[in-house]
Amino acid sequence: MDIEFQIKENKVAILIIGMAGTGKTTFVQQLSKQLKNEKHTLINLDPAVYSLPYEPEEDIRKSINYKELMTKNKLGPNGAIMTALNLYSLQLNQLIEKIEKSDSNIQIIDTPGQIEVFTWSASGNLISQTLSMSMPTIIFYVIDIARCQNPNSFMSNLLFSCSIFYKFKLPMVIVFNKCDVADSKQPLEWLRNYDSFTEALKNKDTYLSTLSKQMVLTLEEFYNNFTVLEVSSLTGQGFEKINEVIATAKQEYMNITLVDIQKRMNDQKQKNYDKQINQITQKIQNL
Ligand SMILES: Nc1nc2c(ncn2[C@@H]2O[C@H](COP(=O)(O)OP(=O)(O)OP(=O)(O)O)[C@@H](O)[C@H]2O)c(=O)[nH]1
Repeated sequence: MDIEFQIKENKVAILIIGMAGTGKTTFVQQLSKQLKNEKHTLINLDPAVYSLPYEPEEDIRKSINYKELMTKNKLGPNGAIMTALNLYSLQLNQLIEKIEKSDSNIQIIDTPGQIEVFTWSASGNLISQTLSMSMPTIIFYVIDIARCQNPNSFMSNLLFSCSIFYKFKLPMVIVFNKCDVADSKQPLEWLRNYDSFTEALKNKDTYLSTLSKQMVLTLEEFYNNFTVLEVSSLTGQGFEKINEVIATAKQEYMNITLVDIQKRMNDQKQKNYDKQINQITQKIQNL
């Protein structure tokens, strides 16, 4: 029998992911401001952040002391963040229960700046999977557009987004942040138009440029399908379409991602069933 999910369709969880200093926290603050008429919950999953410009309703720092973890267990900064996330994963059910009971429709989740600690750890995976089995879950991948003015660094940023997309297998919105200090027109044109990207690399005849050209050709279709939001989290520019963007990503989760999650869960269930049958057969043969 297929596993049935009790997805809370009226809710959505938004994971804010991005490299250090790209503006995730400022984005969360601005998003909260823009969604002031919607019931939403702010959740901080960065155990090492010193101060936040918003008041989170749920905060990993309330239950886990990052500094104490470092000193007591002789851990480095990244090891302590990872351990804190692992410990927090043990309380995930309580968080999900709280969210499910609350009247808040949108959960905005700020993640650590040490991106790989969240994206490549078992706990990051567990957190995103648990959320996505309870309610529509989407990713906002924040990019600092000022760091994308060179085609090669733009490509390396995109490759990172691609790896995150494959890791989490959730609908993803690319956020070009800091549009008040750098123009996003050129990077957006590179993203949508292969010819303009190769044109930008015309005079850069290095190994890296050749690789970038090949990568963009391979990934053209993939990038064309991403929704891009051009914003300034500082000034609030570009947030007019935020509700529409969230609704579209949520719909993608309902139409595509949920089916995929269901299939993966049923395959896993089938594997467990086959394993049990094998174990029973083995026992019978050994009698
Ligand atoms: N000009 C400008 N600055 C911004 C914008 N968004 C964030 N910043 C600045 O960028 C710096 C980093 O912003 P944060 O929001 O702390 O970035 P973060 O990604 O949460 O940082 P970590 O969690 O430490 O990785 C701060 O000085 C912000 O004021 C923006 O849209 N425009």
